[in-house]
Amino acid sequence: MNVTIFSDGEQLSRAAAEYIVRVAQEAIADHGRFSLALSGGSTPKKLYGLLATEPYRSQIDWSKIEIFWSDERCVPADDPESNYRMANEVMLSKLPIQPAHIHRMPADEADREAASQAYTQDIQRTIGTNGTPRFDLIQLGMGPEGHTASLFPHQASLKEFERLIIPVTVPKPPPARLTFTPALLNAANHILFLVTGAEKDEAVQAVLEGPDQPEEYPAQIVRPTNGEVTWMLDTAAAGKLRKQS
Ligand SMILES: O=C1O[C@H](COP(=O)(O)O)[C@@H](O)[C@H](O)[C@H]1O
Repeated sequence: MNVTIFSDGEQLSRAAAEYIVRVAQEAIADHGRFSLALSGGSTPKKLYGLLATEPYRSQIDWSKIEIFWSDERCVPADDPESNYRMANEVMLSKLPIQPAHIHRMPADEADREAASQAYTQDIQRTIGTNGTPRFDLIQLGMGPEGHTASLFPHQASLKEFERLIIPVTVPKPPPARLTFTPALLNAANHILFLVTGAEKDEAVQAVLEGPDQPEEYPAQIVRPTNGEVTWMLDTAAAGKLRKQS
């Protein structure tokens, strides 16, 4: 696991953009495509904006990218709470990506089980497998209580190692969501956690330096079988870490 601490959100976002450019170039050189799952929340907004501008924009072949989301709130695409809406506004609408390569999670459909299955099949078709797809990169955030994607403490979703995407009801509004499960997260080639803010310092310390308690701190469940995990933190989020380098 790699952990890097940055002086502020700007430095962190620039490092994250450089990291994504590198992983994208490697994936495209290796298998002709870059599969990327985005998160929601506020932390990645700066990063997404940077990716749509120079010097990052021209370093990625956007015709080879396939964009998904690791979780989504069950709201329409134009709702202010929509993870898709945020990424679309600050990044996707500004880039030359074919609409067919932007795979919005259909979380606003009435049948959430069917929507989860349909999205699973969309990922399998796109990445080209009947089994568990291996994303090139899943970018994640973490909440102050240690949730990641929409996997929250003490929920049954933490024990879901069969299905890849499931509907969940979570304690943070809006409660109805779809989320990647540990099974899908842990098949990834690269995981990038972006975490900022002092309100997350205790969870950061517990996840990175504490005992194994994924039921308490779901971010701890993210341990790819054959992939690399990178954490990028700002100094506030890293404030309670005993090891500061
Ligand atoms: O609800 C969510 O929260 C997490 C963390 O968001 P942040 O605003 O604290 O950065 C996010 O990663 C997840 O995708 C989102 O649905």
